[in-house]
Amino acid sequence: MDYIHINQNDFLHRKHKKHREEDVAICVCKYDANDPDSACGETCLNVLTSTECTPGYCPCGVCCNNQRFQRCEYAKTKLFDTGCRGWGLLADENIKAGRFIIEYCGEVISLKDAERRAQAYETLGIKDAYIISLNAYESIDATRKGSLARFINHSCQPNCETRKWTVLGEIRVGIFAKHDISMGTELTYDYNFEWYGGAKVRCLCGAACCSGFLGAKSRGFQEDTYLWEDDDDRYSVEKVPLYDSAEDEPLSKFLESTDCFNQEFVSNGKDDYSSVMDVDVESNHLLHSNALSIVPLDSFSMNGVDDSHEKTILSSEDSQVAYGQRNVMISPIQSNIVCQNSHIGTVPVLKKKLKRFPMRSTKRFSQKAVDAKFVAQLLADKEAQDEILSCEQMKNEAASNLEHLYNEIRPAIEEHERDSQDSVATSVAEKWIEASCLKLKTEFDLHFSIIKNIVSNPVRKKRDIGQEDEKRKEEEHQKAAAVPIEGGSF
Ligand SMILES: C[S@@+](CC[C@H](N)C(=O)[O-])C[C@H]1O[C@@H](n2cnc3c(N)ncnc32)[C@H](O)[C@@H]1O
Repeated sequence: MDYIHINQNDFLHRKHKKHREEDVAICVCKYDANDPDSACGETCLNVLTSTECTPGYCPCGVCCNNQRFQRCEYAKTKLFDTGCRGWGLLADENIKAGRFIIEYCGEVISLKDAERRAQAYETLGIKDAYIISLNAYESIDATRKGSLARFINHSCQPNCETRKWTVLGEIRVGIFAKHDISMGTELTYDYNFEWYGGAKVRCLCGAACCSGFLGAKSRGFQEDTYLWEDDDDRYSVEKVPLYDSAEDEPLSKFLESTDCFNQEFVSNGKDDYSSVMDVDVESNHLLHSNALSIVPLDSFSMNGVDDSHEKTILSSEDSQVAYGQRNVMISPIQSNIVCQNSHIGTVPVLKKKLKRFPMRSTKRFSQKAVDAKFVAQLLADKEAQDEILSCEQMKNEAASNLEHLYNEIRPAIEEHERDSQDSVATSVAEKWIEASCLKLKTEFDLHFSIIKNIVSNPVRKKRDIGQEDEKRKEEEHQKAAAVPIEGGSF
């Protein structure tokens, strides 16, 4: 897909913030000609707070080393064809750890628009996702306009990272080297915390610690992910045991007669997350990453790119020439290369035949609710019943505790997100993490207890339960009728 090359963010839903004089951060560095690092190096107050110096205000004047975003002081990079992951960006020089490599530029849009756009792109069949998070309210979309940073692929073991800097009053996202990177190496960063792609995309980074899917941990649209179903390896999951329906789940087969896993979780406005069992298991660990061999970069010749795709190789030098001539059109760029499969080894894991959807239709992952009370009823053993019910109670308590905590810390979170670019105070985050972990643990305990007890105890038939219930009601009725009314004398 064509895109417009830019080296500065384009603000769509608002104007660039006015950088008022009283807001300019002025450092106390003194330039010493014998020590180049004295001009806003590591110890500069602005550098320490990830803020760029403002031209005209910095005591080091033109010698200031802390205006890298503003001056587009990018490392040399080159576009290349990764084969299976589309285009990628590689280092075209040796890059030292910590170095600013390139700014992630694009259109700055509101969170709502990001959501709308992500869905629209998906509908249009645009599978490469370029939206990243800027702050709590805004995102950067590099789909239609962007810098070369839009071509940096994800890796679960990346050599780069994103960092947010304040430049002339605005937050900007830069890609920085995590460690020394040698020339010719592909640049990658971990999308997990920035990922706003709607589609569920299988990760082909090949790292031993691969989490299986892009953005598996991102906060963005994670609860609303979709799976592309076509012949592209990134979007098919045949080698991953992913259970996406009640019939697929081995446990549900066992419980087929009971119906207890066959209820779709339906939000009734007052979402009872406490009863949600997410069957979209992060079973990705079963994806044997060593079976995926990514085409080694050193065997890739830049000149040997398959010409049939008529792709343009654009180096960062080209893009720096383009700096000053903003909005240069790069065409034609074909970012979606059909994967050949040839480098993908076979993975000896449970194979599940997925239903194929015509026209790249998308399929929503559903969340299944587990009715713990109903499951408990199915068990003949009273102890097993009690265990499940007590686990459910603990899970409900943990969920409501988390909800209360959220209400308590919401002002702190919102306040912090308004004023700062990063996360909330550690103490708040710690409380939140602790409560979240407890909720997850209690959910796990409940599901574990259900599985354990169902596997090790006799299960009553639904019909029998009905009959027993009837019998019990009848007995209770008779008992009640037999009890003499207190004080009554006829
Ligand atoms: C920001 S773009 C990166 C550039 C992209 N490769 C291209 O050709 O334009 C993100 C998209 O690249 C692909 N991608 C990036 N990293 C990947 C990975 N580790 N495994 C599979 N696909 C990846 C996915 O399609 C993703 O939506």
